Amino acid sequence: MNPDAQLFVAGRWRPAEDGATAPVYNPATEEEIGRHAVASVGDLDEAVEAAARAFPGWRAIGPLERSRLMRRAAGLVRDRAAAIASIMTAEQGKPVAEAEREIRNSADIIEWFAEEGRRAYGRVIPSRSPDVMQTVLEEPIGIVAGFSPWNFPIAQAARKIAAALAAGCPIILKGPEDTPACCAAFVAAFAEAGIPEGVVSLFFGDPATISDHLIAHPGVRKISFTGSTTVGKLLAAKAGAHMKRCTMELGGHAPAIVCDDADLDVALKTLAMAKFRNAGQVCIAPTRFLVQHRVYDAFLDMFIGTAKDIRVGNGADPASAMGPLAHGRRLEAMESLLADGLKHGGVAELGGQRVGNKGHFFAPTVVTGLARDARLMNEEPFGPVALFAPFNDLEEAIAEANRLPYGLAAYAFTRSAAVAHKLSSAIETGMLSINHHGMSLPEVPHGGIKDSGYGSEGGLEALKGYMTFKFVTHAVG
Ligand SMILES: O=CCCCC(=O)O
Repeated sequence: MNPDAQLFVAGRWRPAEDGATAPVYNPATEEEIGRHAVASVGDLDEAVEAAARAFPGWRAIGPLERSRLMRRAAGLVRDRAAAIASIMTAEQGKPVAEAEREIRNSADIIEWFAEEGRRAYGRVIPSRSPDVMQTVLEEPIGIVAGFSPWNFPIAQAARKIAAALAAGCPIILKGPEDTPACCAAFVAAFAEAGIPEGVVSLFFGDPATISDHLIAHPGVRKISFTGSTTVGKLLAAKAGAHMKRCTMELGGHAPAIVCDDADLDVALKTLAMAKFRNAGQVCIAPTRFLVQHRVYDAFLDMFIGTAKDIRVGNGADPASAMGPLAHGRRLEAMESLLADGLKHGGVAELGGQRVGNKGHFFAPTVVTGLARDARLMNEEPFGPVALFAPFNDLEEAIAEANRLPYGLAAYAFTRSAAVAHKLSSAIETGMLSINHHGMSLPEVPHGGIKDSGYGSEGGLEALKGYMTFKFVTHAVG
């Protein structure tokens, strides 16, 4: 059994005010392994009041002290990585080594923002008169409502919490109901590190109730959401109605362009890892594998050869390289997308079905021959499915890469500097990784364009999302 996940409100772990709870399941065994509290609107109001009380002090304490407390929290997270990883694997499914890597990366994220918060300098703008001083002050935006997903239950919470705290903002986080206990264990590190009461709160419950209430709440100034494009658009519309700033990290359908001059071994190693980690439930996972004709058959064979050797099993077993999908809804979605794909010319060269009949396991899958109007070619699969299609010339690959309304991540493999240069400007994406996988580091921007959202969850751009910019012009004469 996992620990039950309570709410963290005003510096205290406690049940929901009305005692409501909901079950949590292990996706590998389908057994109930714990429960999480289900917040009411009254619980949320208490958190907003606590955050409002905490804000002036957290802002005034200054970046150095904030950084010190955050670094202490990062240290606790790192010390507890193994213990928290086993909780994450039990409720999310990913292999325990992958879970532990995510937790260690999250400690790096906290530390990076702790440092970057100390460099939020603002700026001085040279004035037109010697008697006028013009400055831009960077100030914390205020109370943040964060909504973090179940696929990276800690890393995505870390990005929101760390950026908010570094900027001087309190944050009320709605954690993932499918994977609550690991998220609670992560938040506990902030509390134990001495982050003052009310600066961080954690909630679980009915997502629509929580988002409706927090987004409309006059005390909340900023929304940060990671999740599907469909839900992101609803939340952004609500936020727009209340003039709240947003960071929206939404869905993707990443193209991976493999040119005929590419190092195929590098492309294989990089793309197979990126496709099948976390059972493909990754917003930046490569999905449309666009491979130039001359190397198409060879690369397809190589990819199938690697994918078929991936050992699928309970993530708690160290021999498993890929765990189950995180819940039954994803298994149903995969089955329905594959069924539609097969009706639209698709051929499952590998996999294409669930593994076993207990647990939400789905086989590593490679599909060729899909018509452009197959759902798989248009909807984010969020599962271990690689869609292969050949292309003749670069223009054709670019057109296919840009065909969808998504623009989150893209990958390309080529030995030609000219081709790499051309793709850098031609691909409509928030992140492009050429000849390696270089995304998701704390210090680099992480976010999309078009229907994949706006704002960033990484790098300097992320911190700026939690700040306002006040122009002060001062005539001193
Ligand atoms: O699913 C989106 C977040 C990606 C996080 C990562 O790549 O580590």
